[in-house]
Amino acid sequence: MQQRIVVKIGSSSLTSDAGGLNPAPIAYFAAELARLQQNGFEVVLVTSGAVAAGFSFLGYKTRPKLLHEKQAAASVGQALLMRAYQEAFHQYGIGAAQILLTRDDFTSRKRVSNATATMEELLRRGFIPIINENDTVSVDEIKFGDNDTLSALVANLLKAGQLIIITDTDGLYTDDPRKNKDARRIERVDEISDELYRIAGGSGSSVGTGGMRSKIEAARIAMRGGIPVFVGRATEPHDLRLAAEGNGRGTYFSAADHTLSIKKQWVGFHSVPQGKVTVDQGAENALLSGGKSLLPAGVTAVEGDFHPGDVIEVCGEDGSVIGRGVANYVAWQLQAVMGLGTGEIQRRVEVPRIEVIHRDEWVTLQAYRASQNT
Ligand SMILES: Nc1ncnc2c1ncn2[C@@H]1O[C@H](COP(=O)(O)OP(=O)(O)O)[C@@H](O)[C@H]1O
Ligand SMILES: N[C@@H](CCC(=O)OP(=O)(O)O)C(=O)O
Repeated sequence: MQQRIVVKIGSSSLTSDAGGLNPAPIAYFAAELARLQQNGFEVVLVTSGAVAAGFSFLGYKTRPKLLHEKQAAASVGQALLMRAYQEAFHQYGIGAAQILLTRDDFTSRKRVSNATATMEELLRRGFIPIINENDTVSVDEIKFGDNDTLSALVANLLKAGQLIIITDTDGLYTDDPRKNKDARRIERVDEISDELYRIAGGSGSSVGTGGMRSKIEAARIAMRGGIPVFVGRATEPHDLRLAAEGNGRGTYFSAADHTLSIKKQWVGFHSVPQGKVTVDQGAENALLSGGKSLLPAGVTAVEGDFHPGDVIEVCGEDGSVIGRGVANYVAWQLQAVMGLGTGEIQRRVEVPRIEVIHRDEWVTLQAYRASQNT
């Protein structure tokens, strides 16, 4: 089977602080990606750069800050970006296709499966899907903002063999190398710790947005999906191939041993909770250490207007979130039977499944969010 690879290229690698696309890096990445395809890889590209490519065209002196300004810049820049990629890939006889996604698309299983089917078909036909966030319709609260997280979600969806995040620095350092000359490169990360989030700073350029922090978050999502990640730099011929082969200039993140199923990835990373339940200490222990399902007997409070199939958050007695899962009850129905034993519930209502959340559809907070501060 062909190895599938998702490559994410940040704005900082394609544009300058003054805005506008640099033709040289586009030509370079097209050559590198074409080479990967010739070497038998199926290539998916996640690219930033629409805002950076478009803002100077619209007359802004620097990257705009307001949402509607960024959206206007992206709508100009996205067309320029795609034209540049299509022309560059054309040199290698490779077709390029545009896919624009929003955070919201990932909350709908139907939209996710349509996007996946589209990308699979493009790959079958030897095209390179080129993905960016649909900036025009995304609002701040539901934006990916940077494309790092988007690339990890795409890699998980397409069951990629590897995620390569190309940026302007050759990997993760012990501190922002632009600010601290003594910072050392971290060659390999096997587990994402809170410490790692602390050493990762924001963007160093005026065109990038996420910085290393969002790359670590992306690595964490991909690693939980069983996908190894490379974060680093590619500027010389063969750099991308070397990165894919394990000899790149950057940091390698290993895939986790205990990966989340596709269903649990959806619950943990893509879904938007529609309600919340509070549970007693016994139920919390059963969920966190007993590997058990949540039964109505352990529920002490119900909030929100959810239905079977919706994702809900679960809080402990102190009100802090401990995880989330797929509800089997309508909110009002659960309200009526919470605290009751199984026999009593079966006498009162008809539910297809007695568990409020089945353990196969439950994800702990720890599994989907490494740090409460992220
Ligand atoms: N610990 C760190 N190690 C490496 N880079 C860091 C670190 N902390 C912050 N950075 C900054 O992250 C920047 C890369 O992120 P970003 O500007 O968002 O790029 P991109 O546009 O490629 O996504 C680097 O230029 C660097 O200044
Ligand atoms: N969707 C936006 C991405 C914004 C951005 O700067 O992202 P990144 O360079 O990945 O930190 C764009 O194309 O401009």
